[in-house]
Amino acid sequence: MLKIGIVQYTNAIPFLLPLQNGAVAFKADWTIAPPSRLNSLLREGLLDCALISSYEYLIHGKLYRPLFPSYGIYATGAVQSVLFFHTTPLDDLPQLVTLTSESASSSALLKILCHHYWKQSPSFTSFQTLDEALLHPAFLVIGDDALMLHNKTAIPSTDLAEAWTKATGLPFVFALFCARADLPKDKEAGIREFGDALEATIAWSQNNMAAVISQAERTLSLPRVNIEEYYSCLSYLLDQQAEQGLNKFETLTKSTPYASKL
Ligand SMILES: C=C(O[C@@H]1C=C(C(=O)O)C=C[C@H]1O)C(=O)O
Repeated sequence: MLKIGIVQYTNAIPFLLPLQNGAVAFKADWTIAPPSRLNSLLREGLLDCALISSYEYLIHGKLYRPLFPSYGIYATGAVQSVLFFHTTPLDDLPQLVTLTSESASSSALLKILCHHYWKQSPSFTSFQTLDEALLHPAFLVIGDDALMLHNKTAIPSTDLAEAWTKATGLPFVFALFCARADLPKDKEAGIREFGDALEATIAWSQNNMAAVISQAERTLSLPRVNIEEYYSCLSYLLDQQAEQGLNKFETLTKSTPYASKL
């Protein structure tokens, strides 16, 4: 059985729900974890395939092969779950910015925006718990924590996908499903079946959005209307525009101090 990893955030429910409720039949040995953990598990060969950070794919490209057609998570404009909270304006950031340890793509994106667009050069550190982050004047939160904190706090925030689209005119690809490039031949058929299963999960979820939203409501304490709006920001099947966004991310990563190192 293939060992497959996926994130635990609400943004992955359209992939997971149809597999969990039997609408799409596909068996795997699943690991549900934050993106940074999935990145290291796939890099170390402890998984066969995973939804990894686009940043991980760009930096260690030779190790991985994106599934074809490419499924992942991306947004054009606001994503709502990748938020940079800051108590001072973007052109006057504090010397130290603290980052979630769960992310790779969003951390690199923040470094790119600081360097190329906001002309800021803070130092970066990471936090382990949200309580720790809240003690800092500038911090990056992703996933469900970001969605919920936005509703609970008066601290101003910048949506990083929105800032990216404003700056580049392109979508931002946060994550994509990749297999290890060195998978043994006997796992190839399984990877193809998994690609077909992903296509079926996204088709099912598009046709059953009410069920997807109800599932999200069980984990997030947010009004249904906010969850509906959240899913309308996300896309899963990479198109040409998304590929262009990914290429632009690669170019800017290479020309940003510290963005090519976490
Ligand atoms: C849009 C998001 O994308 C996530 C962000 C990732 C990253 O920053 O490396 C990786 C996987 C995605 O699930 C989110 O956090 O909600």
